[in-house]
Amino acid sequence: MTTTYTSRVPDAASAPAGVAAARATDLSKVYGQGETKVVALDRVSVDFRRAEFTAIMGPSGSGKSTLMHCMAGLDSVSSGSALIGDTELTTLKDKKLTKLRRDRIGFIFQAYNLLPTLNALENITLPLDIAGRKADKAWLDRVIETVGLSGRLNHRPSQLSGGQQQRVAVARALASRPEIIFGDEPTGNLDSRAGAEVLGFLRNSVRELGQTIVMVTHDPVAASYADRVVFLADGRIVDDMFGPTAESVLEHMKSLDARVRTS
Ligand SMILES: Nc1ncnc2c1ncn2[C@@H]1O[C@H](COP(=O)(O)OP(=O)(O)OP(=O)(O)O)[C@@H](O)[C@H]1O
Repeated sequence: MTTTYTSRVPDAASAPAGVAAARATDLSKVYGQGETKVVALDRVSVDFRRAEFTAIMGPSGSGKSTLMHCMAGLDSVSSGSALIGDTELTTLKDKKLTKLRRDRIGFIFQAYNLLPTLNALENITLPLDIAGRKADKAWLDRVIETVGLSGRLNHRPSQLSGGQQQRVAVARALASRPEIIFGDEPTGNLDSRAGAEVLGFLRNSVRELGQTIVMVTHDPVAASYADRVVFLADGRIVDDMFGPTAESVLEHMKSLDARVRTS
């Protein structure tokens, strides 16, 4: 069963329950042409609801990263629609797309992408500083507390463990209260204990702060932290699982791999 926490989304307080933070409709992405043509996404339609944690899974090459990149305005689409809130990305010019990514979307990648000369706090507030926005102090304190970094704010990245560095990256993504955070294998570089910690913080940010998160992962354990898992195969959505466990996701992945091998 899925639980929504819409009333706790600060910037979406007036949004009706279950409303989509992002929506793909008949979204297709084709790379190359002729013999090199690859249909990476084949008329994908999916909603990512507010205050929900969604994992995207599927065999290698199934289109997970392409879907994330198209929905986050990092890649163009071939046809169909990609909405963030009610903003259509596919018709936005570069400048507006850059602004939308900066102001409304948070990103967490496998590589933490922290600046080595800045301390943890400076890294967390950097996107806000670049955008010329002031940090909301109460919110920032809550984010820092949620990700458990209060005692590490003056440390530089080199003085932090991998898990702590990724927690800085999580706090950085949360600091501006984006409408949605996209994560691409955010725990791919971490050992299982640090990975579990970061995933726990991501889940807390959904539960306690009302954040919306969409995460691409290969790892059934990581996916089990999500409220919902969307499965892709050959550029299409083939399954949608609510309340996943590591075991149920693993079983599903095995049957998908078998389907892909025999098709
Ligand atoms: N820039 C590109 N040019 C041509 N083909 C591409 C490009 N990017 C991705 N593809 C192809 O599109 C398909 C989907 O790729 P994508 O990276 O989205 O899959 P994925 O599910 O994220 O894979 P993985 O789990 O291996 O990271 C693959 O067949 C891939 O080879």
